[in-house]
Amino acid sequence: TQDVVPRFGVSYEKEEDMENEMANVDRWGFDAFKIDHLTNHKPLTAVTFTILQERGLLKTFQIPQKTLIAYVMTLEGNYNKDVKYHNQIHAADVVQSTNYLLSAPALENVFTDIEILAALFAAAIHDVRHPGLNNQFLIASSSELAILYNDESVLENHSVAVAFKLLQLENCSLFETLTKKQLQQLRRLVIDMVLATDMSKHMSLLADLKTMVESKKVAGSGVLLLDNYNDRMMVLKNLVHCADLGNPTKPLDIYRKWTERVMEEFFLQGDLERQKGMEVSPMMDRYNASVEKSQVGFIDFIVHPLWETWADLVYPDAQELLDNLEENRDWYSSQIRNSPTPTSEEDTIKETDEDEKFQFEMSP
Ligand SMILES: COc1ccc(C2=NN(C3CCN(c4ncnc5ccsc45)CC3)C(=O)[C@@H]3CC=CC[C@H]23)cc1OCc1ccccc1C(F)(F)F
Ligand SMILES: [Mg+2]
Ligand SMILES: [Zn+2]
Repeated sequence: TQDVVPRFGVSYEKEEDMENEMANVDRWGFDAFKIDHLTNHKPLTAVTFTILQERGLLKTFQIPQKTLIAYVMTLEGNYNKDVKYHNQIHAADVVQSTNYLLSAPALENVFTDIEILAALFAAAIHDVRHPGLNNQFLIASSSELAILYNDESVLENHSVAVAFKLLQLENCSLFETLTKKQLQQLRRLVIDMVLATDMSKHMSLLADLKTMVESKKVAGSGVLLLDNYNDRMMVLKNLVHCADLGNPTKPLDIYRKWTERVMEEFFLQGDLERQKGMEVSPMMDRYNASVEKSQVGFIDFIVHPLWETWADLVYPDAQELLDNLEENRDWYSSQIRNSPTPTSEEDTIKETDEDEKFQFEMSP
């Protein structure tokens, strides 16, 4: 018999708070920061265990609960807690976001259990052992990792390799109950999805998604028709990529916490570049960066084009996320020091009211 495991896979003090927060695990407003706090920095284990359990994937693939917990705890321990953004909380956030996107009605019964398991596993592992430095830095500084991976998607290759290495550890053989064929299929899917989280692949990924949306085939029931491996793979890559770029589509208070953390991580890299006499990446220079302008640029050039296309693909399932994104973009734009020229009279009034209200809340 299975020895009893804690309800959410990890131990926690405040039973009621944990229940309340984890009740949101299927909602877009889920707060991974609260789970990090409640589980004493084990949000990835709690989220991954709860979601795989809830989806019945442990039963489907006969995965023992204690093996899953042992593996994800080890995986979580290989995220760097001192890295401000690319840590176990970000991983938990991407797993939960991936789970939500997989649950879109337009995708109901589209993906197989092995594809769903692969997507959630890819989300959980996708940034493991992230050093808080980007690929450009690792390449420019001729790091061991850049040498090992020949400058190609260095961080992403490393995360996949580390995650599969951990499977060989004592009592961490998460996929030993899968058939050889299932494991081969899962491994191919996971490698492709994690490598697709490298931002240098963003433009080609988005182009493929746009092509698919233009030629979208929909079954009578309104569910997406993906009748070949390449189309399924491309949608899964974009799904995890959207989850990885999900911060600006979240409730503003959660989004702002991610912004704070990513700025801190990027600025620390800028500091290191300055120290080493390297050229300081423009958006990483704490002495002349505009947080708000970076977010508006990030949304206008990257996040909105991607999410607008995703929202088309799964229409109308992502409308609320797209609305959040557009509201958040306007908020950051209104925060830019010399506020932008408003388009019309009533916007001016609305904007200033919003501003005043927000300023009031902001000031202590
Ligand atoms: C919540 O906030 C962010 C979360 C994640 C990222 C991430 N950014 N990127 C890259 C960084 C370089 N990028 C660009 N470089 C130059 N000009 C432009 C113009 C528009 S994007 C872009 C493209 C995105 C990553 O690779 C990270 C790892 C994987 C996924 C996403 C991560 C970026 C966030 O805030 C924005 C930002 C913050 C700080 C500095 C710069 C930026 C900036 F706006 F520039 F992105
Ligand atoms: Mg990454
Ligand atoms: Zn990531």
